[in-house]
Amino acid sequence: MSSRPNASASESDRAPITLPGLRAMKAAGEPVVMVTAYDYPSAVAAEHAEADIVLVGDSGAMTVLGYDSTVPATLDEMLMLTRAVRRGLRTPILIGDLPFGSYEVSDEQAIETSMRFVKEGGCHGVKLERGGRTSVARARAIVDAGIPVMGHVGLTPQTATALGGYKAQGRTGAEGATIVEQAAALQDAGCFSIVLECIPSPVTEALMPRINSSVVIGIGAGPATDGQVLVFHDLLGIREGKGAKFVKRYADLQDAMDAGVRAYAEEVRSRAYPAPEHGYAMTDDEIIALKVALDDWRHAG
Ligand SMILES: Nc1nc(=O)c2c([nH]1)NC[C@@H]1CN(c3ccc(C(=O)N[C@@H](CCC(=O)O)C(=O)O)cc3)CN21
Ligand SMILES: CC(C)C(=O)C(=O)O
Ligand SMILES: [Mg+2]
Repeated sequence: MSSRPNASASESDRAPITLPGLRAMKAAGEPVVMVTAYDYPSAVAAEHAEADIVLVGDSGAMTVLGYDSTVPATLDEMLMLTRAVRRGLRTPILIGDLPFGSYEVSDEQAIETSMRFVKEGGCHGVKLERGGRTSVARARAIVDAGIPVMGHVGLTPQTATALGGYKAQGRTGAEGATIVEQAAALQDAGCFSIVLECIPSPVTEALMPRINSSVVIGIGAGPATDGQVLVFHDLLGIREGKGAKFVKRYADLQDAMDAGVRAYAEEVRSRAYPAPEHGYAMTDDEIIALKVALDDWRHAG
């Protein structure tokens, strides 16, 4: 797997982010910026923004592959997206999101899958969902195999059916406490970072003092985390279903894409495109030679 620095992505001279560097940011209270990416241009945008962590999210199943949930994403699909992202990045930490079914079966399966993200996808680490016994054991096994792991608790989309849909989690005291305990268990298992998705801010506030080594990244978990993550398509307004409450839109690219493609289609239909400046010239001599070669004088204008 080549990890050449990309020409268009190497304008900044920022040093690559490291895991100790991330921990130092947590200690210093410096917000950690994480964003998803699924292909080369989204990766280049993340690089240009100096994102600290880039996640090839299994949300790509929905944002770029068009599935209606993250569940169908396969390992091969995720690896193809990951390799494209790798080519656009130089400095952020790159994390691969283990797709549903690629890590639950056994520690061996989890390690083999994670190794593919590292060796074929060029990832620094992987992310897995849920904080129950099985996920905590898998996290520990992957860490023991030498691969950094990011946990993910709260709303875990791969098992959304069991959670009652894409709903905020931990809204009762008991359920909030369970999320805090799951995060602590993932920290004990050696996770360098933990994502908190779609939970009330008071749960996050109760959790933060207990998570002193893992870098806590929130998405719909309020402002108390060490950092934030959003889905690339959500923050840019590239629409896919109904947006969650936690999404803030910083651009309206779907509208811009629609307008651009519509304008092109109109100009093809009206023959306004292509104009002379989009064409390639030929010398008069070569035009004559072409006509001679085709014995086409009679039809020539
Ligand atoms: N584009 C995209 N962005 C994401 O953040 C995302 C995905 N896709 N796919 C996988 C999951 C699904 N996610 C979602 C999807 C919807 C809500 C949502 O609409 N939540 C309701 C909660 C309402 C309630 O708890 O009662 C909301 O209003 O925010 C939340 C997370 C997060 N992930
Ligand atoms: C929202 C983030 C944390 C994620 O898991 C994804 O994009 O798949
Ligand atoms: Mg995911």
